[in-house]
Amino acid sequence: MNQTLFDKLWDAHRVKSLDGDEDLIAIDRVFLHERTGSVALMSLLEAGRTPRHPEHVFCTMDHIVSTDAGRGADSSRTPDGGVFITATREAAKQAGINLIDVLDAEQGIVHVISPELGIVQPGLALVCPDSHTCSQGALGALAWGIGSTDAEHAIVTGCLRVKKPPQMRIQIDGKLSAGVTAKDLALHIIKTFGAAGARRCAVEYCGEAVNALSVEERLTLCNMAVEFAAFTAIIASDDKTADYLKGKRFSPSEAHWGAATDYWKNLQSDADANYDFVHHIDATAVRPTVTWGTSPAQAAAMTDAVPILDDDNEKALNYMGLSGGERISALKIDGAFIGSCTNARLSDLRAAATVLKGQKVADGVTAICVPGSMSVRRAAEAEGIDRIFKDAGFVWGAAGCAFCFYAGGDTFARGSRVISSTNRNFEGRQGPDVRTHLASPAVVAASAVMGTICAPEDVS
Ligand SMILES: CC(C)[C@H](C(=O)O)[C@@H](O)C(=O)O
Ligand code: SF4
Repeated sequence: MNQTLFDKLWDAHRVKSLDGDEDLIAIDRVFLHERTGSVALMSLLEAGRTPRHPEHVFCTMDHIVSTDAGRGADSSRTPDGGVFITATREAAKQAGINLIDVLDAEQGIVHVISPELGIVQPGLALVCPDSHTCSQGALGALAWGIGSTDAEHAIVTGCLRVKKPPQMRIQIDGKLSAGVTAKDLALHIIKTFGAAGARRCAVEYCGEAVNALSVEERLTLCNMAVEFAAFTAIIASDDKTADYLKGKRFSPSEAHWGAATDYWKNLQSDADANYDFVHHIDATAVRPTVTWGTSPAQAAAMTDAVPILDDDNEKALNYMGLSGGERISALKIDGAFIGSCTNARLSDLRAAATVLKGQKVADGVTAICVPGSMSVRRAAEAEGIDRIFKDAGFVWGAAGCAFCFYAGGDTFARGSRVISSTNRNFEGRQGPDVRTHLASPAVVAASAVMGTICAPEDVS
């Protein structure tokens, strides 16, 4: 009794309480990618160690791979990145783990393909040397980002020493208005609490608006938890989660499905559960939200103005080429990007395609769409979504992290103002001097067409 979902999963995975305030936690799945996971893999092999459960370790190639449609197995966005990709491939094969290689049909961004393949499931403990592993808590799992050394340890021992984080419940009351997305909700929450607002807590999202979100929207919401300093995020699973996972490659088989879903149903916080912090957000107050600064917390409703310049925002406004007081929805853009583990799933591409249908990208705007996985890309193509994007003037890429972060190669031109469906807008995040405004895919699409930041209903 009095237990949160997070407490229950923590207890179920606690092998031992250690001296001090750490616990030894059993890890069910480890996911790696070529940027940081490769470091863990190579170090493990060099030391002559072997994975304890290679069948539960997965490696994808997503961060530095080329996202050009005609890419080869070793093409990279990073100069000389091909060597790294080849070395990761060899290491994964040598370690005998599951490799989802560049040209495999299921390749994609780790946090997109993990749910898509049923690798993350309610109740499992999953770690990955990537900060956005918090996304995967959206399926009711204990999932968090770690460093490469911890990843090596988890692969070899099946356990990790971890200090249990404090817990925060954020209840979203009421319904989101039409045209307001999970991305707007995530930005609204971070703007409300600040970039350090989650205080290293495990954040449980709940309430009417969260129950109403699809699994893909929940992934978007949880994805951004690390952007306000959460240890991770979690959402209790429900029938939507089970329907989403049914029949996926690594989901429980037909024979085990009944037992699995019976177990998942019990994975809920008790009504009288104790949290360290409890907050309520009014869903009806959330509006389409766009960032104006260099932190995801520097956000405002799109119809608002950029704040007046003061000591706190001067550095951010200088970087963003703003003087304060401009209307956000009047800012002229040079680039538009739809991609990343935040917003590049099928529902995101559908939302953007609805706006783009029959429209053209404005003159002078470089518009790029990179689906989150090759499965998303194929599903979009089966619906004709690729044609809508291409006819509008978007580049239609192959899956990967791409322009979400600067990989040292091609990017938007210096000083470009870019509207982006990603999760980070730090200085240089999308390339040297590139100015990123975070927004939902529908807003990115609308802005690409009009050439200024705007809402889908403003597209004429
Ligand atoms: C490269 C990787 C370690 C990094 C992360 O952990 O988040 C990346 O995915 C990012 O989004 O900046
Ligand atoms: S898409 Fe961006 S945020 Fe997500 S894992 Fe890749 S680099 Fe990180």
